[in-house]
Parts: sequence; structure tokens; C-alpha cells
Amino acid sequence: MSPLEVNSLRKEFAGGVLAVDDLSFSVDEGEIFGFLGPNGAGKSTTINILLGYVAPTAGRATVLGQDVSGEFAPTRKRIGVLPDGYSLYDRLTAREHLEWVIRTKDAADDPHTILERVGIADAADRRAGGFSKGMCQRLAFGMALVGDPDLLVLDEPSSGLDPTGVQELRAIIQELAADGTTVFFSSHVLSEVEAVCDRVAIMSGGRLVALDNIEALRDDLEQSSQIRLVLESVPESITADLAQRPAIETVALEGSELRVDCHDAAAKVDVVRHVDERASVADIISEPASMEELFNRYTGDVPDGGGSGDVGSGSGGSGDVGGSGGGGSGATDDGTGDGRQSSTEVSV
Ligand SMILES: Nc1ncnc2c1ncn2[C@@H]1O[C@H](COP(=O)(O)OP(=O)(O)OP(=O)(O)O)[C@@H](O)[C@H]1O
Repeated sequence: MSPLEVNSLRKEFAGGVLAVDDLSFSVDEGEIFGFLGPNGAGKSTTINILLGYVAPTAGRATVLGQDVSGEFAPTRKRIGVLPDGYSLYDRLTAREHLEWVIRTKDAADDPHTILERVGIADAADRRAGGFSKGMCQRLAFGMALVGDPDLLVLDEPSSGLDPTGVQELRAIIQELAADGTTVFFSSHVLSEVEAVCDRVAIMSGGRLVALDNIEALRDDLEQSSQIRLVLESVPESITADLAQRPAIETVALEGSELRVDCHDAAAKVDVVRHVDERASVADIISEPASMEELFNRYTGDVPDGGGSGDVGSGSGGSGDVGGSGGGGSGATDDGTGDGRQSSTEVSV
């Protein structure tokens, strides 16, 4: 059985908000599974269902063989969670944070080993109140590693990390996955997802709009990607002419560069022929779809490149770092609130 199975999942909040709509997917053991989507797509709600904090309205989710609607507390001990918008205790040291999760999970880890792994062993006895954002993130990630979880649920795990930190995090995630840990990786940072995930699911408006490895998604869109032509001279009305042709989505002219979004490969050929008959083409540029384009095409969103410091709303309903289930507030399930905290994230 897959460690994570979701079948026809639906979540409707009070007031008729349909947050998750007929969602089905499964994740393999040892897979790093990216979970993407614009704000409000339903990612946090799905994660909260998978962690047993929110009850689905319909459908079924099974995590590590346990139905989330059943007695989920023992299973939660086998899950490590790094929620977005987690909170740490200012007065507790890094070591004390880990000791607390180790206790609540009945684990036998050595706090020092974990702190070394996440690169903050030097700060073991410092209070978290004085930590930088990156140090907090490393500590929260360390807390998620307690008990050698079978499933890691990471929400915006690279938030606040410097480039070295991002690489270290990536290496740890890959090591864990190679050892059989299943990783559920939710992020707005598309380059991170591309670098680390085996497959990605893209959510939009509560629905799954794409599910595959990035190469396959890219191939899929390749048929309908953009072509750019650099012209030596620009014939009058070329943009209007092209816009009339079949399977053309948009046409834009910037200086001598013509950009055309096409529905299929045949349309690209038609564009080249059509323009070549009317102008001297100096260069043809057809690049593989970027991760941003993939996201944009599947969700209809206009991302800003994954690095501009947008404000994303918090997710990860419990704020229960480490996934101990022993201190998280839990998300309410009545549509009146979900216990989330907001945070500033680098996001699309
Ligand atoms: N407790 C709640 N009560 C009512 N509506 C909710 C609740 N939680 C989420 N929603 C709504 O469900 C939809 C999906 O929200 P969700 O937080 O799951 O999206 P998300 O993909 O995690 O977004 P983000 O990237 O902004 O965190 C939104 O329309 C949101 O307003």
C-alpha cells in the first residue's frame, strides 16, 4: 500500500467554500512529492486533512496505512511535520525544543545529532528567541526529523534559508528519501520543487490540474509553448495577422522580437512560415517551458518568478512543529477558522 493515498477527497467549509474538490492521488514510498498551487488552491486544507486535523466532507485519505478519519494519533507519531507559520518557544533552547518533541513522540533520538545534521549544533544551548529566521527554520526542520519519520510533510521548508541552507536542506531530504522516507513537499518556490521533487501535483481552485514528473509536464506543454522570432524588419499588421491564425493564443511584439503563444506544435511551424513569407527572420527562439510557465499554464496564475518576496498566507494548520501531535493547536473544522498563522514568505 502507498504511504499516502487520497481518493475523491472533498472539503467544503461552512459558508459553502469548496476548498478541495474531488482530489485523488497517491505517493510512493521514498518519493519526494511536490505539492504546488497558487494561494487559496486548497493545499493547506489537503495537508490538514492528511494530518488528521481537518475532517474531509467526502472521500478518503489514508496515510501510512491508516484512514485519517480513524484513530490517527499513533500514526501521527510516524510523521514529521514542518508547517509553514510554525511557532517556537522564545525561552526554550534549541536542545529543549528537540527534547520536547522527542518526549512527545516517545522517540530515542540524540538532540545533538539532529542539531548537527541541520547545522545549528553550535547554538544547541541558546534560546530560540534570539535565533535568526534561518536558524529557526533549521530548528523546525530538525524537530520534524525526530523519530526518523516514515513520512515527512514539509510546507515551504526553504523559507528563510540562505543558499547554503537551501542546498543542505535539499541534501538531507534526498538522503532521507533514498532511505525510504516519503516526502510531501509543499512550496511556492518553484525552483526548489524542480530541484528536489520526483513528481509534482499542481492544485488550482481545489482541483488537481496536473500530476506528473516535471519533464513529462514540460513535454506536455512543449506542444503548446511559446515561440519567439527576432525580425530584421517588422511588417505592419503582423501581430494582427498572426492573431487571426488557428491555434494561436497570444501575440506580442517587443521591439523587433515577436512572441507567440501557440496551442500546438503545428501552430508554431505555421507561425514561422507565415512570418518568414512576410519578413526576414534573424533568429528563432523556442525554449523549454520554465517551471513558472508550467505553473502559469496549469493554474492560469501569473507568478512573479519565485523570488520577489510576495506575501503568502500561512499554511500547516496545526503549527505543530515536528508532527508530535502533542502540543499543536489543531485546525478547527467548522469553517470559522483554522488556527493558521500568517507569515511572510518568498513565493509565487
Ligand atoms: N477554516 C476555513 N474556513 C473557511 N474557509 C477556509 C478555511 N480554511 C481554508 N478556507 C478556504 O479554502 C480555500 C483553500 O484554502 P487553503 O488554505 O487550503 O489554500 P492554500 O492552497 O493552502 O493557499 P495558500 O497558498 O495561500 O496557503 C480558500 O478559499 C480558503 O479561504
